[in-house]
Amino acid sequence: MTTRLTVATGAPYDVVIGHGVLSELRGLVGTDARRVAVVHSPTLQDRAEALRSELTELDVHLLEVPDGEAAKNADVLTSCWRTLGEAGFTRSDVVIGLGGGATTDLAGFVAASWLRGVRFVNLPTTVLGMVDAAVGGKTGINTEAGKNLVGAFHEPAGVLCELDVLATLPPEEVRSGLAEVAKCGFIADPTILELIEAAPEAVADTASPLVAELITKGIAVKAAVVAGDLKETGPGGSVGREALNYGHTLGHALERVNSFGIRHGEAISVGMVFVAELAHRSGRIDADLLERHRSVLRSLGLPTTDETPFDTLLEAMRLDKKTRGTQLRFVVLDDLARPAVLAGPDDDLLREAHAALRP
Ligand SMILES: NC(=O)c1ccc[n+]([C@@H]2O[C@H](COP(=O)([O-])OP(=O)(O)OC[C@H]3O[C@@H](n4cnc5c(N)ncnc54)[C@H](O)[C@@H]3O)[C@@H](O)[C@H]2O)c1
Ligand SMILES: O=C(O)C(=O)C[C@@H](O)[C@H](O)[C@H](O)COP(=O)(O)O
Ligand SMILES: [Zn+2]
Repeated sequence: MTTRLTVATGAPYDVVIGHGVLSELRGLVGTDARRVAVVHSPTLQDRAEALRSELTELDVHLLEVPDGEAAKNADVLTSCWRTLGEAGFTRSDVVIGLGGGATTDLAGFVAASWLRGVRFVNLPTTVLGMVDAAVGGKTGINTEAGKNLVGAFHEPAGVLCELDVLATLPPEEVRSGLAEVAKCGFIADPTILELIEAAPEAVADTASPLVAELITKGIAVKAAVVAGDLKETGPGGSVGREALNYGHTLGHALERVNSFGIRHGEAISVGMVFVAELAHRSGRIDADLLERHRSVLRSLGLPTTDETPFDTLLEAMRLDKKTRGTQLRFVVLDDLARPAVLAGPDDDLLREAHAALRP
């Protein structure tokens, strides 16, 4: 079965989820293109080669970039620009991102920055990429100072989630992606949490209809949030797109202090327990909802504890994109599926919430 969800922004596009969906790639590339750059990680080399058969009559350039987070830096970006320049990429040519979220974040930024923006198409190959990174137009790279600090909003022309590719995804990467799915459950769609709670072991089988359903539900949440607030401006004082940053203030700091040696979903899992502690300690959510965070995330095999010295994390959190001036801002819940922003909490409250994460 193929599912098609539309991301209803100013330039609407579809996210197609199913088996055999790459047959739509040629149509998405469009008729004006002569050249296509496939930005891919080394693990996806065979699949990148295989795309040539979908892109006949086009000049296809395979741009292999380092695996995972090592792709999201200025040196790799520069090398991609060099290749596009040498190959003569024009404004009618197309960039394709094939890989996990790190690869599609980089590929999207290559597309956003080349000639001030060319068409791009995302072919995510991880659960996390499908459910989150490939959808919504946030593209970018890391700097020494932190995660995703340089980037642009640049929406794809379409996203094809070929479920067959998940067969080779290691279990720990599946779990990492499910952290973002659980996030969607907490901030917007509790039926996601109910599905996980009913069969936590079954979610390890990426060929199962359950995983397809969870991916689809996660994408539906992301698409709806992004459609309401593409550039994260919080229209009418609403939480808007920042809701998708649930767990990310501490999560990104953990990634940074671990030199990006921790998976994104694992860091976000710990970050969600942290903000649940913050919300509970400031009287917003009850003990049951706090405990539900720990139980859902643990049942997925995700980490919920942390022993990093708090001051190191506090320093790293100051460069979060939600910070305004010196005021840290956290996405919390007022209740299940009711995200809100907690602005400028006391350092003592933050310290106590973090202390509650000790194993
Ligand atoms: N732009 C956004 O809105 C957004 C949203 C969420 C996360 N992100 C970013 O996404 C990144 C995390 O993405 P990720 O979890 O996909 O990590 P990743 O891109 O690092 O991929 C994880 C690992 O899986 C491997 N892999 C990918 N597809 C595979 C497959 N089909 N079979 C076998 N191995 C495969 C990769 O080579 C890599 O080693 C982070 O940089 C995060 O900041 C961005
Ligand atoms: O799409 C969004 O908006 C998100 O916040 C989704 C996050 O899961 C994702 O990790 C995103 O890259 C974080 O964005 P950032 O602006 O905090 O870098
Ligand atoms: Zn994320």
